[in-house]
Amino acid sequence: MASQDLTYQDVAEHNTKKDLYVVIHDKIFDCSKFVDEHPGGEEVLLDVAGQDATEAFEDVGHSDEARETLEQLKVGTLKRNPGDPKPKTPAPGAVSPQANNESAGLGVGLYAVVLIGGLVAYAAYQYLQQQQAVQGA
Ligand code: HEM
Repeated sequence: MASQDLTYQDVAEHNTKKDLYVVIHDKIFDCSKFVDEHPGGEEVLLDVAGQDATEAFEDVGHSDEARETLEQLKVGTLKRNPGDPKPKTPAPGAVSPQANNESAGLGVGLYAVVLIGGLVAYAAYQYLQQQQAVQGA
């Protein structure tokens, strides 16, 4: 089927089991034939029929194989109008680099704490040595 640009309103009309479109990451997929084969059951697909299913799809953590199946069901691209519901989930990969930075930040922080603790202990040791030398004299 030729790829077409549809509005959110167009997609919303395809909301029955026999005529079932969903939007995932601003692409439109015709799941009418796939609904009976979906390993996750037909109920979850009927729940998001004619709607943006990005969040539902990503929450499950579908495999690469599932994503390939998805590509075969593509019928078009969403033409977003002002006021349309926005996808709730960021594109995959958008979160992980930030998460990596955070853990790197924690690593540096711990390193600094250990280093400063060592310096303080060394200074205290030197001070005590000096005090003992003064008392001994
Ligand atoms: C519309 C395109 C979709 C395709 C092509 C698709 C495809 C698949 C495939 C191939 C699996 C098997 C496991 C895997 O390979 O990840 C699966 C499992 C599953 N799917 Fe989907 N899915 C779609 C949409 C959805 C949506 C919108 C939901 C909503 C919650 C959903 C919920 C699930 C669940 C819960 C499972 C797990 C089933 C189990 O492990 O027992 N799927 N899907």
